[in-house]
Amino acid sequence: MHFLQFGCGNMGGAMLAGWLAGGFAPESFTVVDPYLAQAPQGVRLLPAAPAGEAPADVVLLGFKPQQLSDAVASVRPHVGPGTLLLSILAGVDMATLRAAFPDAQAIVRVMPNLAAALGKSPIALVGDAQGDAKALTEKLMAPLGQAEWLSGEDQMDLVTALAGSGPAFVYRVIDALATGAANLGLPRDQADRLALAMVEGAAALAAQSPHAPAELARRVASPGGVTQVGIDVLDADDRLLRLMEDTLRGARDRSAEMTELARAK
Ligand SMILES: NC(=O)C1=CN([C@@H]2O[C@H](COP(=O)(O)OP(=O)(O)OC[C@H]3O[C@@H](n4cnc5c(N)ncnc54)[C@H](OP(=O)(O)O)[C@@H]3O)[C@@H](O)[C@H]2O)C=CC1
Ligand SMILES: O=C(O)[C@@H]1CCC=N1
Repeated sequence: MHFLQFGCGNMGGAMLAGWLAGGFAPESFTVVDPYLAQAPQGVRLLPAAPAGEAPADVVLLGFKPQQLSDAVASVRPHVGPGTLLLSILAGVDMATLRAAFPDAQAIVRVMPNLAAALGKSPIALVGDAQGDAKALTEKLMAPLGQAEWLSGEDQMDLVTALAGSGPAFVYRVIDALATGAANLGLPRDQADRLALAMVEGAAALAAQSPHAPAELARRVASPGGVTQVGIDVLDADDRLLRLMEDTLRGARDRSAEMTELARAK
């Protein structure tokens, strides 16, 4: 397999780390990135697309969505009738990708997050891959986390907000818990450590529990005890739910807006 990856910053780098940790041979990968100073050992790193090479088996678009129009001319020669094109570009839809890369055998939009480096990313997939291309997509996603095909591309904006942006929201929640505890009197470094360890343990427990998170919360809250008073604050006027819905709505709508901008280019 010849895998050509355009863009190896935060997200592309996390995916490459996940593939290498998952046992894919580094020699299979060529990374094109004008910014990256060093690639993982064994991976070929180029500052610009190579000239005169046959189309790759797999091409990953890993640069920023706004960089697509500048990148198309250098990527296109590497996308042929046997190429599976994977795109992690938020807010760039299948129609835009197909118009830019008409020769691709199959195109799949992939929405991961940075936990791909640890094999713990949710990964949403949507595209026109069938048969071998679909199987290859799934094989490539397996070491990065839990992949699922969406029933339609119309879900991608919301899934981008939930699965792609989601870690940022959770990091802000961890930070807010620690800041709140520090404001209430705990030493800041201790508040940071305790908040992070608490979230790590709570997520790990929820991931392996047969019970839904809402039920787990109920089990933590002893009747007449400490936790319920905090939960009541979160629930007053549906405060937490409305905050989360507004957060996801804003991110989703920006993804939809970016889709329109990319179409118009
Ligand atoms: N960050 C995240 O958590 C997630 C990001 N995504 C998607 O991943 C993509 C990358 O995001 P992110 O990793 O944060 O961005 P980064 O800016 O960290 O990485 C993009 C890299 O691509 C390079 N690049 C720019 N143009 C080209 C080109 N023509 N050919 C090859 N490489 C190029 C950039 O170089 P230079 O800096 O010189 O421009 C940079 O090193 C985006 O499309 C985003 O929507 C999806 C899910 C989650
Ligand atoms: O913020 C962004 O646009 C990208 C997409 C999801 C996460 N990061």
